[in-house]
Amino acid sequence: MASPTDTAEGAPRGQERPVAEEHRRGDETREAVIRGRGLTVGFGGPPVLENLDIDVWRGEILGVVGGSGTGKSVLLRTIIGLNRRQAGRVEIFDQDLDTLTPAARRRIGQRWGVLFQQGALFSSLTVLQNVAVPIREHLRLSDTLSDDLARLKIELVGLPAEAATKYPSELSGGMIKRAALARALALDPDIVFLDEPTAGLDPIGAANFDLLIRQLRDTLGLTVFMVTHDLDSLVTMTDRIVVLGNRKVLVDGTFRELRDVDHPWIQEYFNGIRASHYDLDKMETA
Ligand SMILES: Nc1ncnc2c1ncn2[C@@H]1O[C@H](COP(=O)(O)OP(=O)(O)OP(=O)(O)O)[C@@H](O)[C@H]1O
Repeated sequence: MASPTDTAEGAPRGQERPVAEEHRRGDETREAVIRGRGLTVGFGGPPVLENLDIDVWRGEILGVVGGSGTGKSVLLRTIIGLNRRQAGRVEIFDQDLDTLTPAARRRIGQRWGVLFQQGALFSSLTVLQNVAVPIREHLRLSDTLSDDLARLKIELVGLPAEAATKYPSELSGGMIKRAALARALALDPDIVFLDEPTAGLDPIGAANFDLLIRQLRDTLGLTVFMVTHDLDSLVTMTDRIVVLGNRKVLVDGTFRELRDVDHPWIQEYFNGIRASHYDLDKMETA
């Protein structure tokens, strides 16, 4: 686990250690599928992210947390190239995104899928048509085969077959998330980015969605980058959590490790009223 780089007052504390090096020391076998270095992103005012380093390891479920407005979604969007960087580089599968030809960039873009916060489905298309969009865009398949593949993805995320002909407005919140996930998985990606996947779901729907993500990670070997505020998801799903604050990664570690980090926001988040009832010892032996 890295130590927090900032004190409560915001002053630097101790040495800043790149997360990657920490993990290399801990586990030589880990492979970074995403490597962000020196990322600085802003929108005209003070930067939202500044000189931020991050690694995401193959096959892990990484939770990204931080106070509101700390730049979690900005970081996600920056990694996938939707936000411009003022500085820094992003490597995915060891390829620097800035150096790729448009064709290579397009190819690598097929290796990740994204579930945006509100699902971002096309309202004028059915679920089947939505899921088929990336398939038709990237794969040279007949319409029938594209639809068959889309149906498989719809089944994979646990939606009933009849959901395929429904429009987003006819779906519940949980179904919209699943449909959006089916679309994110359409091209068999290696990485999925999830932006608050359980927001707006009831506790049972959220728990089921968490379970689905874990099952998909276990069966498909996905790497999952998940921005979330959901403590249940963090406790039950993540292998590692990255905490954003002061425009960078303050610290990373497991839920248990983060409980011991001496930083006011982290203490309040991981040991506060809502988090204190998680008995990790009991959960691990259950
Ligand atoms: N396209 C944009 N133009 C201008 N400002 C932006 C843009 N995108 C994000 N921001 C600003 O960047 C900051 C970080 O936004 P971001 O959505 O990443 O926060 P977050 O950590 O995901 O917050 P929350 O937990 O509330 O969703 C905010 O102040 C936001 O207003």
